[in-house]
Amino acid sequence: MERQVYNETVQRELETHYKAVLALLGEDTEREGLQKTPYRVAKAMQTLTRGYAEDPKEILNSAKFKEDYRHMVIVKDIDFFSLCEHHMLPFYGKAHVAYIPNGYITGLSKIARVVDCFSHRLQVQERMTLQIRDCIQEALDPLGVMVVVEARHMCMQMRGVEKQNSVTTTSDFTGAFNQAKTREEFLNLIHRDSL
Ligand SMILES: Nc1nc2c(ncn2[C@@H]2O[C@H](COP(=O)(O)OP(=O)(O)OP(=O)(O)O)[C@@H](O)[C@H]2O)c(=O)[nH]1
Ligand SMILES: [Zn+2]
Repeated sequence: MERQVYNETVQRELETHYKAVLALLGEDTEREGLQKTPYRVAKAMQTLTRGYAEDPKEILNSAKFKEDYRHMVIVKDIDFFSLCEHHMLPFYGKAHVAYIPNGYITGLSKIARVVDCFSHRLQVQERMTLQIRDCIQEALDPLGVMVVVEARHMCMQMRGVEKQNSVTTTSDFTGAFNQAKTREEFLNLIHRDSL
């Protein structure tokens, strides 16, 4: 089901551009340490944006099972790395996802794969949160879904405002999570030590 995301033509074009970028930054692009750098950066960027070539709903549908469990399912502490679309610098952290099935469940790993898919695109944290929510809602039609994302943004740490300790939290929900009690149950469980 994994798609081929690596594209030779794109790779060659990216290499040309990254070589020009290095030269513009005042580097000697022929020095030994940099000779393969345009190739490496191009490959890394293709990996970090591989989410464009993936279909997140298909990920959930590929392991969708009929099941009568109708209580909260939580997958918490899903590590992710993404790139902010403003500076193309990393933001990274954890996503926590809960849903209440309505006849169908999905493979637990698929929830993490959906987070991977959306994080491997140029993003803002708010949109990523919303896209994960919508994808699960549309693919599984659950009684409700809630997503919380906690992240550190390198564009706020390495440059700009240079705040090393600020963490951004975003959250979004549908259906049953409109009830404060249901949201509380989820938030209590994700912030509790486990295992
Ligand atoms: N809402 C939101 N903002 C983000 C995210 N990632 C980066 N940003 C912000 O995007 C904004 C871009 O603002 P601009 O003023 O256009 O860019 P800038 O001059 O580089 O801004 P500074 O970072 O303040 O130096 C900055 O405030 C960043 O902190 C994100 O995921 N969500
Ligand atoms: Zn940024």
